[in-house]
Amino acid sequence: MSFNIKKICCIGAGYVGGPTMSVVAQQCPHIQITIVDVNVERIAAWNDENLDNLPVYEPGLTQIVAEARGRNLFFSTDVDKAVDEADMIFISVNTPTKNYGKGKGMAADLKYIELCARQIASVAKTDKIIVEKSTLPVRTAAALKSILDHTGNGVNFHILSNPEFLAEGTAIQDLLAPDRVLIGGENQEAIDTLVKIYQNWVPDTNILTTNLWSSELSKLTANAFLAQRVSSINSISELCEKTGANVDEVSKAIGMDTRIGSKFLKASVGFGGSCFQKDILNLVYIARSYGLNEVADYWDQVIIMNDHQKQRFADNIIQTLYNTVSGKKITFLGWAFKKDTNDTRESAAIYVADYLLSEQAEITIYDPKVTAERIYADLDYLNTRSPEENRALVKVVNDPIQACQDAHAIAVLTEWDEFKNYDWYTIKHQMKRPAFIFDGRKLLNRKYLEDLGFKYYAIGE
Ligand SMILES: NC(=O)c1ccc[n+]([C@@H]2O[C@H](COP(=O)([O-])OP(=O)(O)OC[C@H]3O[C@@H](n4cnc5c(N)ncnc54)[C@H](O)[C@@H]3O)[C@@H](O)[C@H]2O)c1
Ligand SMILES: O=c1ccn([C@@H]2O[C@H](COP(=O)(O)OP(=O)(O)O[C@H]3O[C@H](CO)[C@@H](O)[C@H](O)[C@H]3O)[C@@H](O)[C@H]2O)c(=O)[nH]1
Repeated sequence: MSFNIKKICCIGAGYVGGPTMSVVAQQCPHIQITIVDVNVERIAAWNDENLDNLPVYEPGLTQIVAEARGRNLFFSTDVDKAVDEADMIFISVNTPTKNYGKGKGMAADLKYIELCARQIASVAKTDKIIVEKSTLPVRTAAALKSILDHTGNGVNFHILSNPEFLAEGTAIQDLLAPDRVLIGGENQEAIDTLVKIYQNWVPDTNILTTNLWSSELSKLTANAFLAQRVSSINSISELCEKTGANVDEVSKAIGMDTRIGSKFLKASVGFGGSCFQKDILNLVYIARSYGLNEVADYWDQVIIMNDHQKQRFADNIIQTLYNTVSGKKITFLGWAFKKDTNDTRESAAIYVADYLLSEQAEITIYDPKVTAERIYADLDYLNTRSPEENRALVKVVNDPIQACQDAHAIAVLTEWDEFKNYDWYTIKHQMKRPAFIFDGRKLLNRKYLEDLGFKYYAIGE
């Protein structure tokens, strides 16, 4: 038995709500989907006739939006109307790390989630299934239920947890062919209803149902395990640099053991993105709040290692450039936290830039998808120096070759494919000598660059 779903509303038109619901709309033409957001500019961008202006850059997204938008996919700022009309509501709002009060710097800030619950409760006149799509601390569904049941108009709400596992840059392929779809809930009819929606394109064997709390906790746990692998290999990268081992060779050697597996073993300048750090901090906070200090300390180390990796990348640049970068031009190739996304949240580049700027470096940045406005906002947000100082020390340019002109060093911060194919001969000849490259992604070809005369340094070699 399942409920009949004709209309879905998704609250939150961000990196998750936008792509996820676009794919649901594409795969389920019989369901009308409205994605709502309080951010007027964001909704206008989702509705922009020019698909190059969508607020989220993801390979394959524009085609899907082009197919479904105006047919059964709508973007709107009228939250009340969409909530009122919907049979099922996905909550896909942001759950950032709290930056005030109890749990500051650790706990997830649930104020946006609570606002959604209160808004749904005040508007709803018919029974609804509420789906937690945002990443939430375990047991949030209990709080949601309490708010909905005590402030509602006597309507029935069924709460499901359906965490999203897409990775940015590959969101569309992850959504079209997910390793698994996880649905946690208490009411079987509600669970079956959501299962039926996914069955439109996901094989039954990839749809997993659990109780609410396992589903909520699995999301935080999955991210903690993935990030832990990155920190683990990054810790080994430092040891490689001291011993003559090569971290790529070590990764390959251990990854061929099927018990370990080869994915998420790429050493880097440190993981970024809006999820890993936030979700581990939250896991650590939850563990501590239950008095589980050993558990908390264990996962905390993943973050400590990641911070260390970013710091030592910057330190290595300073040391190699004869212990000073003051007044020296350093070119950053890449600012996004990984390739194929315009998202910069928690990007390692931000922190590396900040360390170098504190040493009075002058940084020029090129990223194929990130705007100058975004880059300055990321630096200003740290509050290390004034916005005027950031603009005086940092230049953002649209041409990579020009970016590298007269630079003392180039630092590769994001693994954009295009960086591999640049005219490195020309770049070398327009740089200061010796011409240094610090490859934080192990993207470029050492032999080729050394033959051109570059001094090439890569993580873990
Ligand atoms: N970014 C990812 O790759 C990813 C992947 C899986 C899960 N998640 C989780 O999904 C959630 C959303 O992440 P995101 O990256 O899409 O965030 P985001 O900041 O890109 O988008 C969230 C949107 O929600 C809107 N919003 C907030 N409160 C609202 C309200 N009361 N009414 C209407 N709109 C409101 C904001 O204006 C914003 O546009 C988070 O919990 C995150 O942890 C993110
Ligand atoms: O071997 C690796 C793999 C990743 N990274 C870095 O780790 C960060 C995160 O990468 P990735 O996990 O690919 O992207 P996200 O979009 O952050 O996706 C993660 O976070 C999402 C939000 O919760 C989850 O849904 C996804 O399953 C989970 O992979 C990036 O900075 C990567 O450069 C490495 O340094 N080495």
